[in-house]
Amino acid sequence: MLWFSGKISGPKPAALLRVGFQIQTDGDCGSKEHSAKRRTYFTLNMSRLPVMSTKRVLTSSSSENSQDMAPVQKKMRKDQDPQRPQTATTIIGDKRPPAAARASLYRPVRGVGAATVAVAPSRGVPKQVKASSAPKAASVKQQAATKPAGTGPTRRQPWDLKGKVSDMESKIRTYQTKIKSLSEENEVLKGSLAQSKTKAAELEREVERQRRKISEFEQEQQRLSGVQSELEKVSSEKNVLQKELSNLEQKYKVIETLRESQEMELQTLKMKQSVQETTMARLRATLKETEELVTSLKETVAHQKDELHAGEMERRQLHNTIQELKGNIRVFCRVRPLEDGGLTKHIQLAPSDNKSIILAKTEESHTGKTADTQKNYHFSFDRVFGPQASQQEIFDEISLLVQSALDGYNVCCFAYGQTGSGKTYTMEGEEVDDTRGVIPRAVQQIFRAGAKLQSQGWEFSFTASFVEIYNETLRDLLYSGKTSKRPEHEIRKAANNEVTVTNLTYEKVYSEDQVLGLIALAKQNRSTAQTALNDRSSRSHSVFQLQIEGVNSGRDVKCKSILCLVDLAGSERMVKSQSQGERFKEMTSINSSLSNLGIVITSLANKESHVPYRNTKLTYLLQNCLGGNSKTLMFVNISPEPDSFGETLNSLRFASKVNDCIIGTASSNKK
Ligand SMILES: Nc1ncnc2c1ncn2[C@@H]1O[C@H](COP(=O)(O)OP(=O)(O)OP(=O)(O)O)[C@@H](O)[C@H]1O
Repeated sequence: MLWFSGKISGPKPAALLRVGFQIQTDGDCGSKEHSAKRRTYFTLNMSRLPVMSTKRVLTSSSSENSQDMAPVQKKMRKDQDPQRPQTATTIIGDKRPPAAARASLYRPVRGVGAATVAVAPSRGVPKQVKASSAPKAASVKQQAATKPAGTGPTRRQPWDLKGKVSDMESKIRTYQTKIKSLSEENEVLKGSLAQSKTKAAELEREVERQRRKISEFEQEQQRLSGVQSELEKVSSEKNVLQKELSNLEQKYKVIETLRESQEMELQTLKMKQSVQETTMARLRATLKETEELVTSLKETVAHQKDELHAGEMERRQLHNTIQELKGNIRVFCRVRPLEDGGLTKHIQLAPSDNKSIILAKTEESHTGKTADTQKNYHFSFDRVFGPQASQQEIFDEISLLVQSALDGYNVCCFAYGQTGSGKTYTMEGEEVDDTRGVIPRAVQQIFRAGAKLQSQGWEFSFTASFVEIYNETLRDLLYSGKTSKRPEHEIRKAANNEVTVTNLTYEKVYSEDQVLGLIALAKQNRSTAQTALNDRSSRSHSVFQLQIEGVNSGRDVKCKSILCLVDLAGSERMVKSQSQGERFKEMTSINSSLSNLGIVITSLANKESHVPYRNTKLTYLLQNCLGGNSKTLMFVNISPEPDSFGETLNSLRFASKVNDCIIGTASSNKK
């Protein structure tokens, strides 16, 4: 079988048109491999043909192809079968040719048949090519069909082999011509294909370049998108910054306004400063003058201080002289008022004289025939205070002695008298201001006077102690520890003649209130010791001592003294009280101490070589306050009741005895 296969590829310029003949045996039709082997394009070996033997149609000249032509010739001879002289034209294509073309196609080609021309798509040709190849194939066939049309169909006689050969040759020539034109066309197409390939390569490169560009663009786009987000961020930051800037601008405006106002203020201040500088200069001049004045005043003050000190010393001396003239031991008598405020008959006070007292006793006639006789007892003291005398009046007389204590003299003030005669009232008094006694008033005066003397360079320190003597036993009234651990005390006399009590509380005091606190504590200690059956405070002596030390460092002067304020136990006689047992012991002790006090005072007055201070705890403790270096004041308190007449008389006698004593001239403890 002889095949003509052609391929006309699509509308592109690079489309490939393949035209070829395929000679295939029937048995090999199904084998692709064999078909490939046998397929030959433009390989008709014309050497075997008598006409075309010298004419080379196509480049193919392989011996294999020559050999392959043999069966074709054989077949062609077989086809000369007279029984089948038909001419077959088969057109294979996607479309049937138009009717006119079909008519020409069905027309016999020069009346020569037994050849099959097939236009079929070559294997591997894309489908779309078929449509475009159809018109070309149709035109080829048309050519083939139109050529013999002029001659008309000529049926050869079976025996007209020559004619048949001639037809065949003619046919071959036609084909050769066609092949040639197709070959040329193919060459053109090849060129076009090469161009198209070049162009395709270029396009591919272009595409590659474009791809790279796209990739670059994409990268650029990514970068730009990053840039855009950055830009958005920057934009939002810019907005924030703009807002901040706007705020800052507003603030700046405010600050600017403030600055302007401050500048104005500064200007004002500068003006003020200038004025002040002028004032300052004037003041400096004044200051200089003042300093000069101060210097001269200081000199004056120093001079006046010297004079003041000299005056103070002189005052002390004069004061002491007066006190000495008044007597270093003085006795004041104080009459307690009756509870109902009335007047008692047996105590008579001269209205013009405040130093004498008359104790009158009316004795009834035993026979009743004679008139009652009255016996008067006259007593004179340094001062006699009637029942109306106030606490302040009492203290006014004592305050001179208190001043002596600050001047460096030992001062002792004690209250003597029977129980209930007003000793405690006189010494301690009550808490209300008007009724305050000697002790709180003396403390007040000492602290105030000490403070005043500071301006003259005096520095004072005070030490307080409060002791009770009961049945010749000492008891610390400032003790604040446990009762069970209350210590025992002994009186000691140091080498410098200072008398101290062992284990006694000596409290440094810095204010009047602190001393008042200690007096309150002492009162509490005394009240806890006594019972309902035993009013111990009446039967014990309480001794408050304030040690005073003064230093005038500028003048190198020191002074040291003791202010001693004593509330003595009741002085009632043993017989009257009819005391027994413990009470007897108490009374013996009291009487002993009081009589010894009288003995000591008398000894001092008589300037005896031996003064029996150590006879009792009381006189031993008061040794320094009663000696030649002291000023002593005794209150004799008397009760106004008629039934106390005897005790009153005794008290006045004792006081009178003391009053008659003249203790040696006191000397100040100055160093
Ligand atoms: N001058 C006075 N004016 C008013 N009342 C006074 C006066 N003197 C004493 N009294 C009162 O008399 C009473 C007895 O006085 P006070 O206790 O002072 O006597 P005393 O001698 O201390 O007795 P004792 O020895 O028992 O302590 C008290 O209630 C007191 O207030």
